[in-house]
Amino acid sequence: MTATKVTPLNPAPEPEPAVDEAGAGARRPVLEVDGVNKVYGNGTVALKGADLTVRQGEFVSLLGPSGCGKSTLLRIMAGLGEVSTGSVKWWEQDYNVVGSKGRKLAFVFQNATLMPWARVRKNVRLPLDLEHAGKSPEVDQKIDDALDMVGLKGFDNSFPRELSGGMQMRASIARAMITEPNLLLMDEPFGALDEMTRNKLNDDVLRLWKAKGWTIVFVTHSVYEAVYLSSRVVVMAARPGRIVDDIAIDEPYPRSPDFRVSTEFAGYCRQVSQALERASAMGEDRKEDQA
Ligand SMILES: Nc1ncnc2c1ncn2[C@@H]1O[C@H](COP(=O)(O)OP(=O)(O)OP(=O)(O)O)[C@@H](O)[C@H]1O
Repeated sequence: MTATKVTPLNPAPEPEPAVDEAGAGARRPVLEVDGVNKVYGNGTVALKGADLTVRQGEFVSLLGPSGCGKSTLLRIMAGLGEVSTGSVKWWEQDYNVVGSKGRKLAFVFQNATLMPWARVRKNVRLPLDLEHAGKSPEVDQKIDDALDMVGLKGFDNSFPRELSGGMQMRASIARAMITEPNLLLMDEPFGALDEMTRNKLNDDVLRLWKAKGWTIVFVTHSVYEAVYLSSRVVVMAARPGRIVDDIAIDEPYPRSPDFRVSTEFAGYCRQVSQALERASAMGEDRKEDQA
């Protein structure tokens, strides 16, 4: 039997020029959050004066006490929530540029949010169905590639209930990948997983981040996870939600399990933990002020 050669639809995304034309060596901004305030309808001030620039190829973690506005900020970055005042730019433009070539974003939620009645393959192809991509060898190849990349080759006919929590999360990441995003927004994706699975998925995400040239903003409660993954850790405080620290994790990639047991890792974890303690204390001060 002659094998049919299929051209994959998902080669590495066409690279944007990564460096500013000014030539200063600075990477291009992918997200620019400028003076953003968010007040919910019930009067909760979820964000006050949030300023954050995320540049192409960065891996930025948002870390902070519960209720400090991490998810609110991430959802605004995804265009899923309105700002009350302030502005957000995507690739230096308004939101309407999102979705065009080289400017796609995908969101990975805390739960895998798979359709329980549909097999893995159908779950992964959902974004393509929503785009009315139809059935073709190219689409099939694209799904195969995504499943292969997340280590789920051979599980395409399983139902979500037949997969472990980590495998469900992998399917969720494959579903995000299928849209060929450049920017990936992840809201505490591994929070519900055991430590070993979480560590493994951390390595998988780092591998994909490099291979695909993604920019990632990642919400987590774990200092260790933030330090292991990130090129920058942004620390937030609550009441009102604001950014209070921005710590560069100046360690080379690829990072291996050896990094987790290194002196450098311990030093960064101490620095980030102290920043988190300061941030938590700021929220407590405000709570007492309000009492
Ligand atoms: N839809 C909403 N309506 C009203 N208040 C909200 C809404 N969503 C979030 N909040 C409030 O806004 C604040 C920030 O919430 P957010 O979920 O962004 O924080 P978080 O840092 O992600 O919290 P956690 O770490 O617990 O997930 C909290 O006080 C929360 O109760």
